[in-house]
Amino acid sequence: MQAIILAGGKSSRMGQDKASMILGGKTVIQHVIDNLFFVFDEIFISGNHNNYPISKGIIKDVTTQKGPIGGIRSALEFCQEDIFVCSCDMPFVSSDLIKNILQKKIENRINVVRFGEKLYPVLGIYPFSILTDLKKTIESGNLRMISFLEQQNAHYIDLEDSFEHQLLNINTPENFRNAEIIFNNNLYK
Ligand SMILES: Nc1nc2c(ncn2[C@@H]2O[C@H](COP(=O)(O)OP(=O)(O)OP(=O)(O)O)[C@@H](O)[C@H]2O)c(=O)[nH]1
Repeated sequence: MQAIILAGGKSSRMGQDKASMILGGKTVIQHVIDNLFFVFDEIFISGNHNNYPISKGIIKDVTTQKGPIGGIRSALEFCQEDIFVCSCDMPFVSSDLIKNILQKKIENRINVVRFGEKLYPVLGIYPFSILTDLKKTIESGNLRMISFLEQQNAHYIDLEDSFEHQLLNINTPENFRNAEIIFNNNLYK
């Protein structure tokens, strides 16, 4: 399985590139890279920006402007195997959380995190076997991750309450201020 960081988004809610914002002395995406390297030997970044902090292993989108679902499609096509996906805006996802997902996964199903009622479509495992369906869905114009998860009968991995802070997505300036509080008070550990 290959590890993919989805990082081709527009950051429109943040108003600036959220992956490059500095949190605790390093960029948000660098936190994600460092955390994934605890578990995976190799990491790829999916997206079309030109400021990623790695020079190799960048997977350009096959079709741009399709959102996260387009990034996942491009990564599956490139890797030709199952992928572990994490969003570039989740700096607190720990190796324990990743291992939890890997341990609870069901083979040949999409496995994504659920916390309470909330789904995290950009944190989990996407098997190579879904690629044909994924392409058809994108071609049909339905880019909603949640409807694709339903269509594919995805397996939802429920996490313990202790992981709550690790699931913070930094989408807005307010999310970023929360992230600083979580970081400065070590609440993510
Ligand atoms: N490769 C790739 N990744 C994407 C694309 N759109 C979004 N992503 C990534 O998918 C994850 C979830 O994206 P969102 O937070 O929903 O969207 P966003 O565009 O980053 O942010 P907003 O513009 O505020 O909605 C983030 O890690 C994004 O970088 C895309 O077109 N291609």
